Amino acid sequence: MVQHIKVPTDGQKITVNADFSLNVPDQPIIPFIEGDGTGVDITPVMRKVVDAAVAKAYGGDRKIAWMEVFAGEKSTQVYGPDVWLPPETLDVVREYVVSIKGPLTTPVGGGIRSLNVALRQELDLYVCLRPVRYFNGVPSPLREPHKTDMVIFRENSEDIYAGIEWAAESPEAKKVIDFLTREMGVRKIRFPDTSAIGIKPVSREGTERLVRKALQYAVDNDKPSVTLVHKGNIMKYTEGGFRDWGYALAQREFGAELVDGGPWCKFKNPRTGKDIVVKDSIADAFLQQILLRPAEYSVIATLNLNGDYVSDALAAQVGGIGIAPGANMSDSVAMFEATHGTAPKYAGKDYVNPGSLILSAEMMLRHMGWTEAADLIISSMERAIASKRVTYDFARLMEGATQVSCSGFGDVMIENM
Ligand SMILES: NC(=O)C1=CN([C@@H]2O[C@H](COP(=O)(O)OP(=O)(O)OC[C@H]3O[C@@H](n4cnc5c(N)ncnc54)[C@H](OP(=O)(O)O)[C@@H]3O)[C@@H](O)[C@H]2O)C=CC1
Ligand SMILES: O=C(O)CCC(=O)C(=O)O
Ligand SMILES: [Mg+2]
Repeated sequence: MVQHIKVPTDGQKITVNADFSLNVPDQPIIPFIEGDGTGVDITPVMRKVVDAAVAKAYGGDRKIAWMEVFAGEKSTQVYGPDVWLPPETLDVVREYVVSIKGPLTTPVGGGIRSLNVALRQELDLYVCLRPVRYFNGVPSPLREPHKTDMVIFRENSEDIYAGIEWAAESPEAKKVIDFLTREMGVRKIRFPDTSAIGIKPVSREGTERLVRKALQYAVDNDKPSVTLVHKGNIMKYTEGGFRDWGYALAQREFGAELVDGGPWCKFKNPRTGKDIVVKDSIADAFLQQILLRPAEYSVIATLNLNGDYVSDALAAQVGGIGIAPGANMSDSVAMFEATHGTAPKYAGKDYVNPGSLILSAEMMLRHMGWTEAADLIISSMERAIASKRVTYDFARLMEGATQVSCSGFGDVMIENM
């Protein structure tokens, strides 16, 4: 029984088989969260573009039955002032298997913890998948932006995002600091009386399931390398563990062999016979290398915080966060979402680029096996950009562009289907 969610009567559930493949009916019910801030602008445009692509691709034989579910500010309006993430939203997203969400606001410092992180953790959506590719004509700060073609596998369930931290001078922080100094022999907390304390859990199991997905993706998509990005020189057991467990998994499960004594290793892609190199890079060096030598990187596997930084940085290289898509996935449940946030200064102005959420929906259609509709979204995005009728973020950097609104860009895409 659902309280405030209206289940469409003209749709059916997507179900999952034992091997995690999907059974997708012709009218699947897809839960969506509108999102805070610019969610109110981009989510309706995404739905309109997706509906148009599906109608065009399947001539009315297939149709999405959208089902609104609530989180964030809208949830507090529907369920009551303190209900930011109602249990029925989690239940429905789990039960209906494939969903999509707009961005949700997280206050800095105090206030509620991130609802985005809560959704990932509650549903154990341990892979944050963020492909980064260049669309011809998009203004970029790089001379050769087409050389940036990477797919980020960001660990989504642990690291400092676990939210284990205590405010400076709180009884809890004092207790932890006392324990560390008295029982663990820690002498290196520079200002123990005024330190806030955070804990960063990184596990072998969490690392292995993420790295396994990244390696399998490289096999399935004929990619030349997987790079483990970490800061293991400083955080030896957490980020260093990520690197070591990742290499060990590549050797144990994919038959990788050491290159020149290691730690790099490589294995033959069983589908193509080509080499897949498994390498690693320390995160700070990696951030300069992706600018200077992006062509050397393909699939990236990294921890939660590094993945957050790297995904915005790579998005900027190919023209900005306005067209950076993503997905949060477990083995069975997938929730698609843009990489960017709620951009509150633009909220409700029909102004921002809806491209990130539309391309997240494109990933969703492909995940459902609706490749014809997904292909239409990509080709219409390419044509819309080539026509130079684009939102402010591209228009301000593109010569001869005509600026259109958020909904206007959706309409340009639909005209180009
Ligand atoms: N998954 C999620 O739901 C996420 C939520 N957040 C949350 O969003 C809130 C705001 O975060 P903030 O750090 O400002 O980051 P945002 O990603 O919301 O915005 C940063 C800048 O990115 C650009 N931008 C964002 N969205 C678009 C778009 N659709 N089209 C074009 N440009 C865009 C704008 O640049 P310019 O000013 O140059 O125009 C904007 O000022 C925070 O509460 C944060 O926690 C953040 C990231 C992800
Ligand atoms: O949860 C948030 O508010 C921010 C999340 C974020 O930046 C991301 O997932 O990329
Ligand atoms: Mg981020």
